[in-house]
Amino acid sequence: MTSVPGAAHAVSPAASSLAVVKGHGTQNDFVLLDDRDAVLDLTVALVRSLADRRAGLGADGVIRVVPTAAIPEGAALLDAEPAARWFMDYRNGDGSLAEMCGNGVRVFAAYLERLGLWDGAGELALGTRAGVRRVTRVPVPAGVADEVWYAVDMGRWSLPGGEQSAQDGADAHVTVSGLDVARAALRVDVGNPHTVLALAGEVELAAADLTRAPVVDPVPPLGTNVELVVPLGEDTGPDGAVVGRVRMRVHERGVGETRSCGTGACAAALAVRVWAGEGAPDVWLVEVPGGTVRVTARQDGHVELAGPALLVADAEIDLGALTAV
Ligand SMILES: N[C@@H](CCC[C@H](N)C(=O)O)C(=O)O
Repeated sequence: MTSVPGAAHAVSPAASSLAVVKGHGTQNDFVLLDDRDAVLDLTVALVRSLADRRAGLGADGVIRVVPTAAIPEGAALLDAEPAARWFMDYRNGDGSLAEMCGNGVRVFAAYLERLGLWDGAGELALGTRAGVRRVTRVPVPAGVADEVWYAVDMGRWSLPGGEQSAQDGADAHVTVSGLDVARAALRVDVGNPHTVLALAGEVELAAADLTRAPVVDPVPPLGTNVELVVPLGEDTGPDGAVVGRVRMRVHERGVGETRSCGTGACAAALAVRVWAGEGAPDVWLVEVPGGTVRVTARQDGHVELAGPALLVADAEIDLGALTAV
């Protein structure tokens, strides 16, 4: 083990070891790689080996810091936002690419701070496959034990099923192991694909067997993350504002069940808000097995995600000992 803040970019094609950092956001965990020189060949096999919880370090996903200018999508991103100097190259644990990761983007911001690539002040603009995202540090809500929270402008959200799906409240069916019959569900796009279904209560939520992938009909061409939600009603905060509450479990595309999913929390809150109809709150606290995040449906059509990010370890991976999965 080594602890070398700011000097972890020791990755070269010929290196026999790889300096990594482990982090998480509400227990959605990631292996972080500093590839500021854009020299690392991040293969599917390497991602799977790093993410392997027995033979590797273990994580839901792998996140690589790379200059936006060094990747194929980079020119368009930099045209849209010249300040988006760094790109979050996100891979699911099975090695597949994902457009976005809401918990990951906060952990990415914390990692850039650690590396001295962002000073934590003002706004951080960064590139993702879903477009530019903007991160700011925000105060930790009262009563929450976390040390640092970040808010992320997650961009415009949409319902792939359009206005009709908003009216019907559904445009898909999902069969979840342990819950016998197919349930109506709503597809939500927050840069990556989600399908959200409401359950009757906590007993059903606990009964769902997410060791198997839920079966979604129609089959999403690019796959989907699936969120099971139980609306918990509304609270009135000290400032008089109404806040909705939702409990959620998630089966992530390319991973399996995880203890949190930031984009999934956005999709869950937005779906419950659609179901609640006119007058529903704009701000939602989403409780996941790994903690709580806050989702805000903004008036400009963007969704904002806020929550914690923690870096918990520095490690030196022996590439020779890593078993390709
Ligand atoms: N855990 C992430 C989402 C990661 C990508 C997802 N599995 C996908 O394939 O779309 C989050 O916090 O948003």
